[in-house]
Amino acid sequence: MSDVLLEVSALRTGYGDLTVVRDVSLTVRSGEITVLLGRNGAGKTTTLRAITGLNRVTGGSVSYLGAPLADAPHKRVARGISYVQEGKKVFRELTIEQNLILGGFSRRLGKRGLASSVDEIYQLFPILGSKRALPAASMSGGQQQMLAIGQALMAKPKLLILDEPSQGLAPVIVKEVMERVHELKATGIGILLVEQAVQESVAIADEVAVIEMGRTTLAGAAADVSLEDLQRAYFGAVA
Ligand SMILES: Nc1ncnc2c1ncn2[C@@H]1O[C@H](COP(=O)(O)OP(=O)(O)OP(=O)(O)O)[C@@H](O)[C@H]1O
Repeated sequence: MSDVLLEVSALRTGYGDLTVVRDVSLTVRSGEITVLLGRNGAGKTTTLRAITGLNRVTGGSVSYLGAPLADAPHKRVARGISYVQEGKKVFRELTIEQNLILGGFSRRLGKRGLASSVDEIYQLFPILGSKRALPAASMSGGQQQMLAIGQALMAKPKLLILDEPSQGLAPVIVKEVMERVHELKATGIGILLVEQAVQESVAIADEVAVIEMGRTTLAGAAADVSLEDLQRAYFGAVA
Protein backbone atom coordinates (compact mmCIF):
# COMPACT_ATOMS: atom_id res chain seq x y z
CA MET A 1 0.00 0.00 0.00
CA SER A 2 1.24 3.54 -0.78
CA ASP A 3 2.50 6.03 1.79
CA VAL A 4 -0.05 7.93 3.83
CA LEU A 5 0.20 11.60 2.86
CA LEU A 6 -2.68 13.05 4.84
CA GLU A 7 -4.45 11.68 7.88
CA VAL A 8 -7.44 13.58 9.25
CA SER A 9 -8.65 12.14 12.51
CA ALA A 10 -11.78 13.12 14.46
CA LEU A 11 -11.48 16.67 13.08
CA ARG A 12 -13.44 19.43 14.73
CA THR A 13 -13.54 22.88 13.13
CA GLY A 14 -15.85 25.73 12.15
CA TYR A 15 -16.17 29.49 11.96
CA GLY A 16 -15.39 31.45 15.11
CA ASP A 17 -17.50 29.94 17.90
CA LEU A 18 -19.64 28.00 15.42
CA THR A 19 -18.61 24.33 15.11
CA VAL A 20 -19.80 22.82 11.83
CA VAL A 21 -17.40 19.86 11.53
CA ARG A 22 -17.59 17.66 14.63
CA ASP A 23 -15.97 14.34 13.81
CA VAL A 24 -14.42 13.88 10.38
CA SER A 25 -11.76 11.30 9.56
CA LEU A 26 -10.18 10.47 6.22
CA THR A 27 -6.89 9.33 4.69
CA VAL A 28 -5.13 10.25 1.44
CA ARG A 29 -2.21 8.18 0.12
CA SER A 30 0.41 9.06 -2.51
CA GLY A 31 -0.69 8.07 -6.01
CA GLU A 32 -4.29 7.63 -4.89
CA ILE A 33 -7.58 9.52 -4.97
CA THR A 34 -9.78 9.95 -1.91
CA VAL A 35 -13.26 11.26 -2.70
CA LEU A 36 -15.10 13.21 -0.02
CA LEU A 37 -18.86 13.16 -0.54
CA GLY A 38 -21.83 14.61 1.31
CA ARG A 39 -24.92 16.68 0.85
CA ASN A 40 -24.91 20.49 0.53
CA GLY A 41 -23.82 22.05 3.80
CA ALA A 42 -22.46 18.75 5.23
CA GLY A 43 -19.10 20.38 5.97
CA LYS A 44 -16.92 19.28 3.03
CA THR A 45 -15.49 22.70 2.16
CA THR A 46 -15.03 23.52 5.84
CA THR A 47 -12.99 20.30 6.21
CA LEU A 48 -10.79 21.35 3.27
CA ARG A 49 -10.36 24.81 4.77
CA ALA A 50 -9.08 23.26 8.01
CA ILE A 51 -6.63 21.05 6.11
CA THR A 52 -5.28 24.05 4.20
CA GLY A 53 -5.04 26.21 7.32
CA LEU A 54 -7.82 28.65 6.45
CA ASN A 55 -9.99 27.49 9.40
CA ARG A 56 -8.73 26.66 12.88
CA VAL A 57 -8.63 23.04 14.02
CA THR A 58 -10.38 22.97 17.41
CA GLY A 59 -10.27 19.21 17.99
CA GLY A 60 -8.85 16.01 16.54
CA SER A 61 -5.82 16.18 14.28
CA VAL A 62 -4.58 16.81 10.75
CA SER A 63 -1.27 15.08 9.95
CA TYR A 64 0.73 15.50 6.78
CA LEU A 65 3.70 13.27 5.98
CA GLY A 66 3.47 11.79 9.46
CA ALA A 67 3.51 15.02 11.50
CA PRO A 68 0.76 17.39 12.69
CA LEU A 69 0.17 20.33 10.33
CA ALA A 70 0.61 23.70 11.98
CA ASP A 71 2.03 25.93 9.24
CA ALA A 72 0.38 29.10 7.93
CA PRO A 73 -1.60 28.50 4.68
CA HIS A 74 1.12 29.88 2.35
CA LYS A 75 3.72 27.64 3.99
CA ARG A 76 1.47 24.62 3.40
CA VAL A 77 1.59 25.44 -0.33
CA ALA A 78 5.40 25.50 -0.14
CA ARG A 79 5.29 22.12 1.66
CA GLY A 80 3.36 20.58 -1.21
CA ILE A 81 -0.33 21.15 -0.51
CA SER A 82 -2.21 22.81 -3.40
CA TYR A 83 -5.86 23.73 -3.11
CA VAL A 84 -8.24 24.51 -5.99
CA GLN A 85 -11.18 26.18 -4.30
CA GLU A 86 -14.80 25.69 -5.33
CA GLY A 87 -15.77 27.82 -8.32
CA LYS A 88 -12.13 28.77 -8.73
CA LYS A 89 -11.84 31.38 -11.43
CA VAL A 90 -8.81 31.69 -13.66
CA PHE A 91 -7.57 35.12 -14.80
CA ARG A 92 -9.82 35.46 -17.79
CA GLU A 93 -7.96 38.27 -19.57
CA LEU A 94 -4.56 36.60 -19.23
CA THR A 95 -3.43 33.91 -21.64
CA ILE A 96 -3.43 30.26 -20.67
CA GLU A 97 0.37 30.35 -20.43
CA GLN A 98 0.36 33.49 -18.26
CA ASN A 99 -2.13 31.81 -15.92
CA LEU A 100 0.16 28.78 -15.57
CA ILE A 101 3.24 30.93 -14.94
CA LEU A 102 1.39 32.66 -12.09
CA GLY A 103 0.74 29.22 -10.58
CA GLY A 104 4.48 28.58 -10.38
CA PHE A 105 5.15 31.82 -8.51
CA SER A 106 5.67 30.21 -5.09
CA ARG A 107 8.56 28.09 -6.41
CA ARG A 108 10.72 31.09 -7.44
CA LEU A 109 11.84 29.29 -10.59
CA GLY A 110 14.05 30.90 -13.22
CA LYS A 111 12.84 31.31 -16.82
CA ARG A 112 14.03 27.86 -17.82
CA GLY A 113 12.52 26.09 -14.81
CA LEU A 114 9.22 27.82 -15.44
CA ALA A 115 9.24 26.87 -19.12
CA SER A 116 9.88 23.21 -18.38
CA SER A 117 7.18 23.15 -15.67
CA VAL A 118 4.70 24.73 -18.08
CA ASP A 119 5.64 22.07 -20.67
CA GLU A 120 4.90 19.34 -18.13
CA ILE A 121 1.39 20.77 -17.70
CA TYR A 122 0.92 20.84 -21.48
CA GLN A 123 1.82 17.16 -21.58
CA LEU A 124 -0.82 16.41 -18.95
CA PHE A 125 -3.43 18.66 -20.56
CA PRO A 126 -2.65 18.96 -24.30
CA ILE A 127 -5.65 21.24 -24.86
CA LEU A 128 -3.92 23.91 -22.76
CA GLY A 129 -0.79 23.68 -24.90
CA SER A 130 -2.70 24.05 -28.13
CA LYS A 131 -4.41 27.19 -26.82
CA ARG A 132 -1.47 28.57 -24.82
CA ALA A 133 -1.48 32.08 -26.37
CA LEU A 134 -5.23 32.61 -26.12
CA PRO A 135 -7.00 34.39 -23.27
CA ALA A 136 -8.37 32.00 -20.65
CA ALA A 137 -11.82 33.52 -21.26
CA SER A 138 -11.85 31.95 -24.73
CA MET A 139 -11.95 28.42 -23.30
CA SER A 140 -14.99 26.36 -22.25
CA GLY A 141 -15.90 25.87 -18.58
CA GLY A 142 -14.33 22.38 -18.53
CA GLN A 143 -11.13 23.65 -20.10
CA GLN A 144 -10.96 26.52 -17.61
CA GLN A 145 -11.31 23.96 -14.82
CA MET A 146 -8.36 22.05 -16.27
CA LEU A 147 -6.42 25.32 -16.37
CA ALA A 148 -7.23 25.91 -12.69
CA ILE A 149 -5.92 22.41 -11.92
CA GLY A 150 -2.86 23.01 -14.11
CA GLN A 151 -2.20 26.24 -12.23
CA ALA A 152 -2.30 24.36 -8.92
CA LEU A 153 0.04 21.68 -10.31
CA MET A 154 2.59 24.37 -11.20
CA ALA A 155 3.33 24.56 -7.45
CA LYS A 156 4.52 20.91 -7.69
CA PRO A 157 2.20 19.57 -4.98
CA LYS A 158 2.46 16.23 -3.24
CA LEU A 159 -1.19 16.63 -2.23
CA LEU A 160 -3.75 18.20 -4.58
CA ILE A 161 -7.07 19.24 -3.06
CA LEU A 162 -9.95 19.85 -5.47
CA ASP A 163 -13.28 21.28 -4.34
CA GLU A 164 -16.06 20.32 -6.78
CA PRO A 165 -14.22 20.62 -10.10
CA SER A 166 -17.36 19.39 -11.89
CA GLN A 167 -19.52 22.23 -10.61
CA GLY A 168 -21.61 23.81 -13.36
CA LEU A 169 -20.30 21.50 -16.10
CA ALA A 170 -22.35 19.42 -18.55
CA PRO A 171 -22.34 15.66 -17.77
CA VAL A 172 -20.09 14.74 -20.69
CA ILE A 173 -17.55 17.36 -19.60
CA VAL A 174 -17.75 16.15 -15.98
CA LYS A 175 -16.68 12.72 -17.24
CA GLU A 176 -13.76 14.23 -19.10
CA VAL A 177 -12.58 16.27 -16.11
CA MET A 178 -12.78 13.10 -13.95
CA GLU A 179 -10.72 11.20 -16.54
CA ARG A 180 -8.02 13.90 -16.47
CA VAL A 181 -8.02 13.86 -12.64
CA HIS A 182 -7.71 10.06 -12.75
CA GLU A 183 -4.69 10.34 -15.05
CA LEU A 184 -2.95 12.57 -12.51
CA LYS A 185 -2.54 9.53 -10.23
CA ALA A 186 0.24 8.34 -12.51
CA THR A 187 2.33 11.37 -11.43
CA GLY A 188 2.40 9.94 -7.90
CA ILE A 189 0.55 12.79 -6.19
CA GLY A 190 -2.27 12.15 -3.74
CA ILE A 191 -5.62 13.77 -4.52
CA LEU A 192 -8.42 14.74 -2.16
CA LEU A 193 -11.49 15.35 -4.29
CA VAL A 194 -14.73 16.85 -3.00
CA GLU A 195 -17.60 16.10 -5.36
CA GLN A 196 -21.36 16.15 -5.85
CA ALA A 197 -21.04 13.96 -8.95
CA VAL A 198 -21.19 10.76 -6.89
CA GLN A 199 -21.00 8.03 -9.54
CA GLU A 200 -18.36 9.73 -11.66
CA SER A 201 -16.09 10.48 -8.71
CA VAL A 202 -16.47 7.11 -6.96
CA ALA A 203 -15.56 5.48 -10.29
CA ILE A 204 -12.06 7.04 -10.13
CA ALA A 205 -11.59 6.80 -6.34
CA ASP A 206 -9.36 4.53 -4.28
CA GLU A 207 -10.92 5.68 -1.00
CA VAL A 208 -14.33 7.14 -0.25
CA ALA A 209 -15.45 9.17 2.75
CA VAL A 210 -18.99 10.48 3.25
CA ILE A 211 -19.84 13.18 5.74
CA GLU A 212 -23.25 14.16 6.99
CA MET A 213 -23.86 17.09 9.37
CA GLY A 214 -20.15 17.40 10.12
CA ARG A 215 -19.52 13.72 10.90
CA THR A 216 -18.00 10.90 8.86
CA THR A 217 -20.73 8.35 8.22
CA LEU A 218 -18.70 6.13 5.89
CA ALA A 219 -15.00 5.72 5.10
CA GLY A 220 -13.27 2.93 3.27
CA ALA A 221 -11.83 1.50 0.08
CA ALA A 222 -13.92 2.50 -2.95
CA ALA A 223 -13.90 -1.11 -4.18
CA ASP A 224 -15.71 -2.20 -1.00
CA VAL A 225 -18.37 0.53 -1.03
CA SER A 226 -21.75 -0.33 -2.58
CA LEU A 227 -24.44 2.05 -3.79
CA GLU A 228 -26.51 0.95 -0.80
CA ASP A 229 -23.66 1.85 1.59
CA LEU A 230 -23.51 5.30 -0.01
CA GLN A 231 -27.26 5.81 0.26
CA ARG A 232 -27.17 4.79 3.91
CA ALA A 233 -24.28 7.15 4.62
CA TYR A 234 -26.05 10.05 2.90
CA PHE A 235 -29.59 9.56 4.06
CA GLY A 236 -29.53 7.17 7.02
CA ALA A 237 -30.99 3.66 6.90
CA VAL A 238 -32.45 2.53 3.57
CA ALA A 239 -35.59 0.42 3.37
N1 LIG B 1 -18.09 31.63 6.53
C1 LIG B 1 -18.99 30.91 7.20
N2 LIG B 1 -19.46 31.34 8.38
C2 LIG B 1 -20.37 30.62 9.09
N3 LIG B 1 -20.88 29.44 8.67
C3 LIG B 1 -20.46 28.96 7.49
C4 LIG B 1 -19.50 29.68 6.68
N4 LIG B 1 -19.26 28.94 5.57
C5 LIG B 1 -20.06 27.85 5.66
N5 LIG B 1 -20.76 27.87 6.80
C6 LIG B 1 -21.71 26.83 7.26
O1 LIG B 1 -21.02 25.64 7.51
C7 LIG B 1 -21.80 24.51 7.14
C8 LIG B 1 -20.97 23.62 6.23
O2 LIG B 1 -20.67 24.33 5.02
P1 LIG B 1 -19.67 23.77 3.92
O3 LIG B 1 -19.50 24.84 2.89
O4 LIG B 1 -18.47 23.21 4.56
O5 LIG B 1 -20.53 22.57 3.31
P2 LIG B 1 -20.29 21.71 2.02
O6 LIG B 1 -20.47 20.29 2.43
O7 LIG B 1 -18.99 22.08 1.38
O8 LIG B 1 -21.50 22.13 1.10
P3 LIG B 1 -21.59 22.56 -0.44
O9 LIG B 1 -21.63 21.29 -1.19
O10 LIG B 1 -22.88 23.30 -0.48
O11 LIG B 1 -20.40 23.41 -0.75
C9 LIG B 1 -23.06 25.05 6.48
O12 LIG B 1 -24.09 24.99 7.42
C10 LIG B 1 -22.71 26.49 6.16
O13 LIG B 1 -23.84 27.32 6.23
